[in-house]
Amino acid sequence: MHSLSVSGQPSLLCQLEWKSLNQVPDSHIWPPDLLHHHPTSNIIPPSSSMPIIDLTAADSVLIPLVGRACETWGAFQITGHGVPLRLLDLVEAQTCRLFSLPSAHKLRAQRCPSGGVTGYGPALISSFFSKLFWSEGFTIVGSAQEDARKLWPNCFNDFCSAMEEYSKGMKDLSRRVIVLMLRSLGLSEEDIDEVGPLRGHDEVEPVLQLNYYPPCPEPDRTMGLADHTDSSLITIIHQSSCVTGLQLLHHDESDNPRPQWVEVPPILGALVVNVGDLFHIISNGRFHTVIHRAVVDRTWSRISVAYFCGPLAHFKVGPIQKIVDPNHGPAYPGITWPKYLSLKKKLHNETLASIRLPLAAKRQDDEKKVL
Ligand SMILES: C=C1C[C@]23C[C@@]1(O)CC[C@H]2[C@@]12CCC[C@@](C)(C(=O)O1)[C@H]2[C@@H]3C(=O)O
Ligand SMILES: O=C(O)CCC(=O)C(=O)O
Ligand SMILES: [Fe+2]
Repeated sequence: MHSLSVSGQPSLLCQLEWKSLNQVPDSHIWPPDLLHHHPTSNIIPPSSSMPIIDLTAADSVLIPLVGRACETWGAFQITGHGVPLRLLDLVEAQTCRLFSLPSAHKLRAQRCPSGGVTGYGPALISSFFSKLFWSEGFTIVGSAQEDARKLWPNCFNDFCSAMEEYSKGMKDLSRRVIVLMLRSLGLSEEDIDEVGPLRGHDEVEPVLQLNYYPPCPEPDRTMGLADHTDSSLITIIHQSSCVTGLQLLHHDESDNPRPQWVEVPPILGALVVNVGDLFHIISNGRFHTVIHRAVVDRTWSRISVAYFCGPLAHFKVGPIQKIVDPNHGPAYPGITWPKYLSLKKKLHNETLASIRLPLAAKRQDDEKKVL
């Protein structure tokens, strides 16, 4: 069923017709050591399920809640966010419409194999794995027009206008959430205008990742989207309301020393916020960039739409000086989003560690040794 590409990876050109399969092909069977790369059981201690924050509360209530969620979970769900259910349904319906197209149509908008980002294809991180994901993706950077035209030459407008309206809603919402996060780090409104990562935010090209996870006859032997952190400042995810799939790796501070995978329960109308690598950097390591993955279901397909909020391309993101402890110094250097993404393409989950700076105290010791 699969041909092999030059890299030895099964080629996407032979896209799976998921429905025709009653068994998972070898190309999609993940060896247990990769599947269980972190301890797996989905035990969710009721005392520590991920925070759900209602954004209709006053900022004075929200700021500590958001800060605590970012420090302990690196993720939270938001309700009362003001994005109408109608828009969430619309974007989900258009995403469904895209992935329901015959494979040959979808492949007309295939992501350019030589390093392209936009278009149809497996999630970019799939290149780090020898096995394929049980999913399909579609990445939109900026406008979806060019690719949508390839999919529906005569009727691409509905898709584009839904994605545009959704991106606009997400841009406003991400600004609100990021301000709450920065306030929780002790920054004032004025500090945020001066040093915050949102300067020029209106000009930032929106990045949307549409994900489709078909039903799978052997869900325990395959992977929808393998564990990763997002590179963004934050990611806002809308997931289908009836099917679970998104899981976070959570380190429960209190009793359990081992991290556990925790399901993110779909809540009608709620959105999931993930802290991304760049916010971890800004917060000098205080906010947790959350490792997450998507598993698949035997009976139900699932859709998710992720909005990646990042800074302007030329803007260097580094630990905010005001919150850096002078005794320890910054934990990371300043870096632009494009530079970070290019490192991430090479190093995947090792990217943050690769740029982490030694502690200032240790640096001084080392310098003394050299002298
Ligand atoms: C802005 C981006 C974040 C992303 C890489 C990208 O250039 C466009 C796609 C994004 C995505 C979506 C699925 C998961 C992810 C890890 C991937 O493979 O592609 C993220 C990337 C990321 O956050 O690093
Ligand atoms: O499908 C999901 O819920 C997760 C999607 C995701 O992590 C991503 O697109 O980066
Ligand atoms: Fe993600």
